[in-house]
Amino acid sequence: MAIIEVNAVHKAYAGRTVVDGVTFAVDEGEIFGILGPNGAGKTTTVECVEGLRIPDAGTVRVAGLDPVADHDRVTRLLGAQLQESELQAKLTVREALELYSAFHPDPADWRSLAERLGLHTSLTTRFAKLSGGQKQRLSIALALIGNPRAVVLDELTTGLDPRARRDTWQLIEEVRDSGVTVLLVTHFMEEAQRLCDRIAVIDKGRVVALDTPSGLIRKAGSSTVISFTPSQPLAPDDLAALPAAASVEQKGGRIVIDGTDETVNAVISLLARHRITAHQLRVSEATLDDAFLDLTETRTEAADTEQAA
Ligand SMILES: Nc1ncnc2c1ncn2[C@@H]1O[C@H](COP(=O)(O)OP(=O)(O)OP(=O)(O)O)[C@@H](O)[C@H]1O
Repeated sequence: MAIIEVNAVHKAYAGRTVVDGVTFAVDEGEIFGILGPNGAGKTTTVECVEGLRIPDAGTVRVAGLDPVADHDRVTRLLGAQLQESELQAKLTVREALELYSAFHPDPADWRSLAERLGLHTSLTTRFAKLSGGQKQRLSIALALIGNPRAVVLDELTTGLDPRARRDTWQLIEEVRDSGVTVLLVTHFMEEAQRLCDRIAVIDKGRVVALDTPSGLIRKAGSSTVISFTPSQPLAPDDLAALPAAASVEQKGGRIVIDGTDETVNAVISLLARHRITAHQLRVSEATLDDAFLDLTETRTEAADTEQAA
């Protein structure tokens, strides 16, 4: 069942459209990613979900409620991460947790939340003295303090070092495992691929693809690359007959084939049939990075063609 529904939302700033008919639905219990380059309209879209911006057209519903008309009720259902600038530098972690608990009618127990998020040893630390990772932990804690059914996390790991980023990913998974739906805005492909059940790729204010991470990779025509140096030459006809191979290249005795899992299996049987050994065999899977480039490139080319017509 969808807990967040965004339907044909448009938003322009000073006549410039930045969200151009965005539609998606987030199911209860999933981590749903909004992935896109800088300026794609991701934050504006989620601010419409939070009721912080009013769409020029289209509708948004959170558990069936309008985030603007039913703002108070939606605030109780939907936890939002605070921007760094919203917290005073001198506020301690404990004070921030107590203060934000007071904003909610039925807050979570902030002590156990602090424990769960690894903040219990920093309760007396002032906000300005927290590390980037600790600030993000506090940000997640404050988003969860009202016991929401869903949380919006926007660019949560930007600026964190790789270890702090991975710790934050684990926390996000734990949040989902505790039954809270997560709407995650990111421009990190690896983060989206690792965490999200489904992803809407937004480019220039439009959803250009919406699928699971592996579905996006498949859809974008991204591939598996298999490369090896055969112990004896392979017949060109055998190579040409490989299924689902987009390209076969031979460079200095090394063969590089761009295909799918089916191609990999066919290469292995071909080698076995001819008793040929594959030296330095490498199989590399396409990543969401490749898919993202393919998806956004296709769209740019399509837009260019449209404009030229
Ligand atoms: N209040 C505003 N007034 C005018 N323009 C704005 C405003 N807020 C955002 N924009 C512009 O709208 C476009 C979309 O911004 P938005 O923050 O929604 O994108 P984003 O995908 O979240 O980008 P980023 O990843 O850089 O945060 C950008 O070009 C931005 O400069």
